[in-house]
Amino acid sequence: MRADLIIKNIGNLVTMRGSNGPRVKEEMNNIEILKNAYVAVKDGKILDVGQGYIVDELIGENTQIHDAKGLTVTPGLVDPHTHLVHGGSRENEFALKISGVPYIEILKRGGGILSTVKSTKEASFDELYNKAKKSLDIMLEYGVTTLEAKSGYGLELDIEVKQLEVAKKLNETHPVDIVSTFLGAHAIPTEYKENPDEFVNLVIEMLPKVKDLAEFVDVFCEEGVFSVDQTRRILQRAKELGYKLKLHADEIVPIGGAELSAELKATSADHLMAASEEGMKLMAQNKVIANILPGTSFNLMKNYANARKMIELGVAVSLSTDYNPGSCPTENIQLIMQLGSLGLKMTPSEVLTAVTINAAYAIDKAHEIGSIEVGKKADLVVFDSPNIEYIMYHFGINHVHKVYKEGKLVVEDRRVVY
Ligand SMILES: N=CN[C@@H](CCC(=O)O)C(=O)O
Ligand SMILES: [Zn+2]
Repeated sequence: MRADLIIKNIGNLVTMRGSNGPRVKEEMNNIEILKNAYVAVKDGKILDVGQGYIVDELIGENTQIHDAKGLTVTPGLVDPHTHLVHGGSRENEFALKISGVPYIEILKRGGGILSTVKSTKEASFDELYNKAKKSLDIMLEYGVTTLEAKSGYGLELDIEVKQLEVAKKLNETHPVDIVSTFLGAHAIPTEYKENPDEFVNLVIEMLPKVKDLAEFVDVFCEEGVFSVDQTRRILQRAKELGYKLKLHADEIVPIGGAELSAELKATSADHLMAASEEGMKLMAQNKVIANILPGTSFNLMKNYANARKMIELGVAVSLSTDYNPGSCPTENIQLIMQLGSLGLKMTPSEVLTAVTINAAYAIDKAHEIGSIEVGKKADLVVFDSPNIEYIMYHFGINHVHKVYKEGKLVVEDRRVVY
C-alpha cells in the first residue's frame, strides 16, 4: 500500500511498542529505540515502521517525504490530568503562597479553587473557549496531541455543563484530542460548609445529567475537602452509571485515597504525594495507574511523590501537567518531564513511558495512541535533540521541532501551523 507521508532519516525513533498493558517496573525503562528509522502514514494512521531502506511499495507519486534529519521522534505526548477550561487567574494569591500560607488554608478562606469558581461563573462561553484554546495551542507546541480536561469550577450544574461544553467544542475544532472528566466534587461551596453531605447528594444528582459530556468522574479526596466516605459514595454511583473513575488522592494528607482507588478499581489515582506504601501496593494489585504531577510539588513548594517506590512495587506511573490556575499554572509538559527526572528521579526512558503509553492508559486510550505502532493514530513529535536524555538534561526550553497530528503537520519550529 502507498503511504500519504513518510518521515525518513529518524536518528532515534522511540516507538513505545511493548507488552500489552500499562508498563511496569523494568518495562518502563526498557523502551524500544530504533536507529536510522522511518514511519509511513496512511489516512492519518501508522502504516509501517521500519529501519534503513524504505520498501518500494510504500512510495507512490503522491507520497510526501519529510526528512527528520537524524533527530529524535516520539509518539505524540499525552497529558492525562488538566483543568484546561477555567476563568481568570490567581496571581493575587502568589504572595500568600510564598509567605507560607498552605494551599488548603487559602481555599478555606474562600480563595483558591473557590476564587476560580467565581471567575468561571462570570466568564462567557466564548471567553472560556478562547482562553482554553490559547492554552491548548501552547500544549500542542510543547508536543501534546491528546489530553484530559476536567470540569470542577462550576460546582453547580449549569456552570459544570458550560465547562464541559467548551471542552467538547474544542475537541471538535482543535487538532488536540480531549477526553472529558466531570469533577463536580472539586470543592465544597461556602454555602454548604456546614452541611457537606448535602452537597455530595447534589453532585450525585448531577451525575446522570452530564453523562453525554464526560467519560470519567473524579473527586478531590483530601482532608478538609471530600472525605474517603464521601468520595466512595460519589464514585460508586458514577461507576454504576458507566463512568470510568479517577481520584485526586493523598495529595497533602494520607487519608486513604490510594487505598480507595484500589478498592474501586479506578483507572488512575492522581497526585499521591502523601500516599502510604500499603496504598501503593493495593494500587499495583488492582492495576490503578499512579498519575504523578511533579509540577504541583514544585509550584506548591512541597515534597515530590515517591515515584521510585511506586515503580519498585509494580505500579504503572504516568505524568501530567495538572495545568490549572492555582496549584500548577503551566502548560509545559516538557518541564514536567524534566521534573520527572530531577524531582521524581525517573530515568529519561521511564519519563517517556510515563507521558506516552502509560499516560494513554491513564485515559483509557492506549488502543489508539501512546505508541508508534501500525494501525494507531499517526501522532508524532520530532524533537530537536540527538537523543532522549538531552530533552531532560537541557531544561526549561521547548525542544519540539515538529508535531504531526493524525499525519498532518500541526507545529513547525515550535509554532502551530494548523
Ligand atoms: N488539588 C486539587 N485540584 C487541582 C488544583 C485546582 C486549583 O487550585 O484550582 C489540582 O489537581 O492540583
Ligand atoms: Zn487536578
